[in-house]
Amino acid sequence: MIDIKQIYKTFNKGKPNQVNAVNGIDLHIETGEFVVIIGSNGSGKTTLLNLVAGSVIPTSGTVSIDGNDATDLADYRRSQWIARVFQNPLSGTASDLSILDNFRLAAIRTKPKGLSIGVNDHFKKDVKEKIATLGMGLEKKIDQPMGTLSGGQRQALTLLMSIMDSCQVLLLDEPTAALDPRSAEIVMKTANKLIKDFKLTAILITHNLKDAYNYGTRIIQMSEGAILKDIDTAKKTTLKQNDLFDWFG
Ligand SMILES: Nc1ncnc2c1ncn2[C@@H]1O[C@H](COP(=O)(O)OP(=O)(O)OP(=O)(O)O)[C@@H](O)[C@H]1O
Repeated sequence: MIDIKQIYKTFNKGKPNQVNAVNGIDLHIETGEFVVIIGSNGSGKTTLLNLVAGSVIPTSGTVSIDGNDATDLADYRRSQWIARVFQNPLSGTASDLSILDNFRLAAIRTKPKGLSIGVNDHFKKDVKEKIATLGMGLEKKIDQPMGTLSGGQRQALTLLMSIMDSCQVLLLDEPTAALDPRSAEIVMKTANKLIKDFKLTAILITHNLKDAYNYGTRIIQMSEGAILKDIDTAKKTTLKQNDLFDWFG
């Protein structure tokens, strides 16, 4: 569960280039909700996600995650609850390491320093089984360096790795923007399945209105740092795909 109260973020405050990126947003997201955020360039979507992740600290307002006040917690302290997938498939994985070693690192992401997980047969089997659920045949390549895979393959694995170490919140910042349509579909379907299977609270930022229509339980449209529209599950069922295009008309 994510609870955001009266959050503001102003960059370069008091300077000629001041930007009010997020302007007094109140947002409550229940556990298991999958919120899709759309909006024009510069409307504050990524800043809002950064405020949840802790990579940006608010000018004022509060963020709490599962009842814990996270407002002043640095991003690495929030990683016990939050996993994040970015647009660039290269950012979530280590190219030179094998798929298996990447999963090993992911499994200890939030564990105390110095802890390591040996690549025993049980761990290997578990990783193979998880990867097989993608239906991409990558479970046969777990000793191959991550750098030899395509962007779509890496992004699908990044998603799986992001939830290896128990997390409750998944933040997806345009995860398919750099992918071809087929890879993008695999990544979106994988995300959707993981969010459902693990009852994750999820936020997806996308410019793909088809994805915004097809995925998620709620759609939010942002404009000028504020929430312009908030369409819940009930309202979403009556929404037509063209309505979304009309919002940008
Ligand atoms: N670190 C920063 N310093 C100064 N200004 C920033 C910073 N980060 C974002 N901004 C500004 O805040 C505003 C909102 O940016 P943000 O990236 O949140 O928008 P967005 O809706 O995610 O846009 P896009 O769809 O283009 O990714 C923009 O005017 C942007 O230039």
